[in-house]
Parts: sequence; structure tokens; C-alpha cells
Amino acid sequence: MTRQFFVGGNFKMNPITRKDKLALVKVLNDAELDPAVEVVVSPPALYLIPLAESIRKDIKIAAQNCYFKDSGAFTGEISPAQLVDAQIPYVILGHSERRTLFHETSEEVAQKTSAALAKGLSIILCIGETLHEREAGETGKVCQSQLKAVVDVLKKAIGGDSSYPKIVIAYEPVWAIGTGKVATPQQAQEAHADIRSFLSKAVSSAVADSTRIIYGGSVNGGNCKELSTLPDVDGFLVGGASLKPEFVQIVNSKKQ
Ligand SMILES: O=C[C@H](O)COP(=O)(O)O
Repeated sequence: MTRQFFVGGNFKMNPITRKDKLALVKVLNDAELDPAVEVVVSPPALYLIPLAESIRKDIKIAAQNCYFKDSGAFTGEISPAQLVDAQIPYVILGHSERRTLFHETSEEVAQKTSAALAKGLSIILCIGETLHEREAGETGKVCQSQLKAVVDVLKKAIGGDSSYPKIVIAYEPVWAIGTGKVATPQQAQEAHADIRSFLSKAVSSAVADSTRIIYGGSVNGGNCKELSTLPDVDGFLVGGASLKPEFVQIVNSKKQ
């Protein structure tokens, strides 16, 4: 099955100034982007609506997080219903920075995933192991347990397996994030194939076949080409390099 290549830019808590944000938008708006690629950028919450209004319409916008309730006394949170109302189509959930710095558990990530899907949002669901877990030979076990929490919740949710086309799984080994230490093509392919095989057993072979599994962790203009040729790598979630003009090269990595 052909899976549409997907490139996401996670700006994290950047840029600091609106001037830098405008420069970034100009680079993307002026660029020649491969029309076959789905491109999504994810700014801080403050910039979601202004970015959606100023960026070209073939680039979609993602929030970097959301809560699982619709509204109420939850200071600092944004709800799936609010994102839908603001016409923001995607949300990143389970990023390792949320899991580690903000102590989000896999169960909370699953609850947020289910709530966001119920409102019609698409999800970039992040999973991945720490260096310690990789060195202990636990990469597969960790990724599967993070994913299983979502699979279990979706089994009970309205819509069930029909939700999977709205989920892109981002495999992001924590040791590769922001470190300049990218996974080797062999490590990336192995982890992606393992995730796909888990999906096949835990959900169905059709879902395993059609779900996009993208790689994140120190992707840049220099290493994207080789990673983009791997059979189970369906795109990238880019952090640091998404703030630079080389993001265009990463979007176009299949065409280079
Ligand atoms: O969400 C993106 C990842 O955390 C990757 O970040 P990075 O490209 O800066 O390593």
C-alpha cells in the first residue's frame, strides 16, 4: 500500500519573536514544496491562529498538546473542541518532552488521543525509548507499551479501528532528539518495522499497512535523503531543523 509521505515541523517553544516567525513563514510560503508530501507545522499555542492565517494553504497546522476535556477550570490547557473551533486540524500528543518534563503517562496520552479523535482532530502520536532503555535492549518493549495504551483505549472508543487513518505515529528515540545523534538507517528501519508488526498483531494488518510511521530525532538536510528511502519510514517529525530553511529540503527529500 502507498502511504503518503508526511513531514511535520515541531517548532517547540520557538521562535521567541514574531519577527523570526514571519521570516520562517516567508521561507515556507516562497518555497517549491513537493505536492505529494503532507506538510504540517506546529508552532507554540500563541501562534496557532496567526500562523494558520498567514501560511500557504497546502501546509497544515498542529497544536503541540491538548487536554482531554472540552472546557472548564483547567488553567493553561487547550481543549480539542477549541482546536476544532479554531480550524486547527492536527495535534501532537505524547512527545517525549511532555512525557519526561511534564510527567505525562501513556494512559494520559491515550486519553488525550481518544478525546482529540472524538472531536475530529488528527494526531501525531509520539513514542520512543531513552538511551538507557535502548542499551538494555528494551526499545521494542517500550514503544509497544506506549502504543498499547492508545490501542487499548481506542478498542473501547466510539469509532474503534476506524480512527487509525487519523493517527500518524512518530517514532522518536529520546537519545536522538536535539542531540545531533540521528538513528542509523538500520536502527530506524528496525524500530519502524517492529512498530508496524505490533500494529498488525494488536489491531489489524490493514491498519498496520496503512498507518504512517514517521521518524524524529536530529533529522536535517544532510541525513533526510537516506532515511526517506527506508521501506517503513513514511516521513519525519523535525524539531530544530524545522526552524531553518533546510526544512524545505527535508520536505522534498523524496524528490532530491
Ligand atoms: O518533535 C521533534 C523531535 O523532538 C525532534 O527534534 P530534533 O529534530 O530537534 O532532534
